[in-house]
Amino acid sequence: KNTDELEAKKFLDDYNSTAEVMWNAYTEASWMYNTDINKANKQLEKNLQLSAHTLRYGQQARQYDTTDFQDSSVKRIMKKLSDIERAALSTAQLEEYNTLLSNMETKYSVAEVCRDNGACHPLDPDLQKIMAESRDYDELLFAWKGWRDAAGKVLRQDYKRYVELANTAAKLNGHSDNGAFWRSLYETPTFEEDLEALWKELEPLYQNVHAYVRRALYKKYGSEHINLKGPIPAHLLGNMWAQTWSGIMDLAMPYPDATQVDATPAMVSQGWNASRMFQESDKFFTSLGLLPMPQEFWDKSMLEKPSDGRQVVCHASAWDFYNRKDFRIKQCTVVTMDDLITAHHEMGHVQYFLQYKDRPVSFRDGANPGFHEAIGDVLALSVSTPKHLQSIGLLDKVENNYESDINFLMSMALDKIAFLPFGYLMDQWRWKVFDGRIPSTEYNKEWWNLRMKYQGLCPPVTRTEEDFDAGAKFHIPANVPYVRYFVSFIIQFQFHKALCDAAKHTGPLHTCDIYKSQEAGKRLGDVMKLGFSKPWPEAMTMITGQPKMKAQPLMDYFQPLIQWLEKENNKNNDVRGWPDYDWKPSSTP
Ligand SMILES: O=C(CCC(O)(O)[C@H](Cc1ccccc1)NC(=O)c1ccccc1)N[C@@H](Cc1ccccc1)C(=O)O
Ligand SMILES: [Zn+2]
Repeated sequence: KNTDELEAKKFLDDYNSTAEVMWNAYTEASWMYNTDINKANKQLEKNLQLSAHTLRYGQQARQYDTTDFQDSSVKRIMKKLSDIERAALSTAQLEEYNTLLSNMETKYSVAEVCRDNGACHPLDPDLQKIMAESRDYDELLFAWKGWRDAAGKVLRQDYKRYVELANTAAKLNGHSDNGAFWRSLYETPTFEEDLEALWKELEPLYQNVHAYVRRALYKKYGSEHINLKGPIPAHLLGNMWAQTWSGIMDLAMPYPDATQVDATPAMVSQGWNASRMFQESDKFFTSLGLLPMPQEFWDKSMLEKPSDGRQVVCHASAWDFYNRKDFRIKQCTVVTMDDLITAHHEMGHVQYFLQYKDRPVSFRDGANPGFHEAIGDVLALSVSTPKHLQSIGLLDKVENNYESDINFLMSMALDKIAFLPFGYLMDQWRWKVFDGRIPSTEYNKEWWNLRMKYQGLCPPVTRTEEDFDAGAKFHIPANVPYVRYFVSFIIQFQFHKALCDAAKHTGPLHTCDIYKSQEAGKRLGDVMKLGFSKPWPEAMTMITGQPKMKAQPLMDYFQPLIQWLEKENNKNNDVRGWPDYDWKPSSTP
């Protein structure tokens, strides 16, 4: 093997300059396709060219023995290049794999649900609006079941074959299966144990929120539809996947006469549009001394669903074109508080791109995937405070009293605490599919076992193995790992606490708004500049002073609500959990 470090450095310079060109071409083709889904834009050949480049350089990288190299960056990049992922597949397998991925993402993105009167509804914005706003049990069921028939069911066969090919590629790269490859990106030998420990710490918080919300839904839909000792029907939580529950905040508001927390009405009445929402977010980032969006971002992003009949992939995403100049967001934005938060989430990805743009291509990634997901959400924790919303004119009356605090914390808990079991179970299911513990004959049974075990949900109507409900969630057909979001929802509170300390915040954590704090911005910016150049515990230590994921900052943030929920659920004599686990909602509409 070649142990010449100087030769290795020259090889990496050559890789880096050619990789920028190849990645740029691939990303441009992918953007064309995502923003105008039609046959002509399949652009699969750009994908094949990129894989040929990855294969060629990956094979060369494997010729080096970097054990005695001095430069740790050279060692780190060589190691990363040696995992060539799908490029390890044969040409025929690779073409099949890329075609499967493209077809699954297309089927999901063009799916729609039609009524008897012929009116058809896409997920964005129609079905998402119904799931958030309708309080009609059967209308919710129409959207919920219709979406799973239109988008999930049709993907089952494609998915089965995708799993086989993904596992083949993973094994060719030395992993036991594709789930093992996905977990390897965290470079943490105890990753699964760490996640389980975090979940066990946070499960009691979730069970308290679950019991309280079940009681609120019982008041609304009655004992015919809700069993106070059972799982909650999955279509009543204000979201198509019951992953965040702030859509039903009106049903769960602890003190209806205290401060409202929803900025949507003000956004609509003041005529906010998508561009204004992203400008607002850009202002927050630059207030911290972070980088503004370049003009090219404003010129080339797709911030609204096109009205010219083009089919697009509406699920939001941020794009790095690997030429250090071109960065975009694609989002089918609607004017709601929820989408203002999503705008910050996506802008967090682009800020990361801007901060690490001068690093070698191999380091233009998050310290771990959870870091990339957390940046925007950290800023959104400050933006969401009633004080900040009032300062940007989106809330008029804001009171500083106990009831208003509890209302605010409830609205945050319905998103952040409700999400934790979903963020955890998504890849529990996929890791088991990839390692064979879940055979394709049990995809749906095991999906609902996990939905019951972690979220305390049940399907509103009987499910069979004809269905493929996991496929009705974007990330499954889109081959996007999900545990990154569970990690993000933990570490974003660690970052928030650290940045609030840097901003010299005093008082309860949930009232902190880091707006305009240069100290907070510097701490965050310095970590983003690292990209993937250092193991993530080093990046974690730079922000928080210690190297581990910790649940305590999240629990500190919600402390007042945790106490309130304990008292409230005890007052209602509500059971925590769902001991009547085999209860079924009446399916007669
Ligand atoms: O999926 C997203 C937001 C989209 C994204 O920004 O995470 C996007 C997903 C994606 C889309 C296409 C291909 C790959 C990934 N991720 C990015 O755009 C991205 C991620 C890492 C680096 C660069 C861009 N959020 C998750 C979880 C979530 C996050 C925050 C609040 C609520 C829910 C969801 O909606 O279920
Ligand atoms: Zn994201």
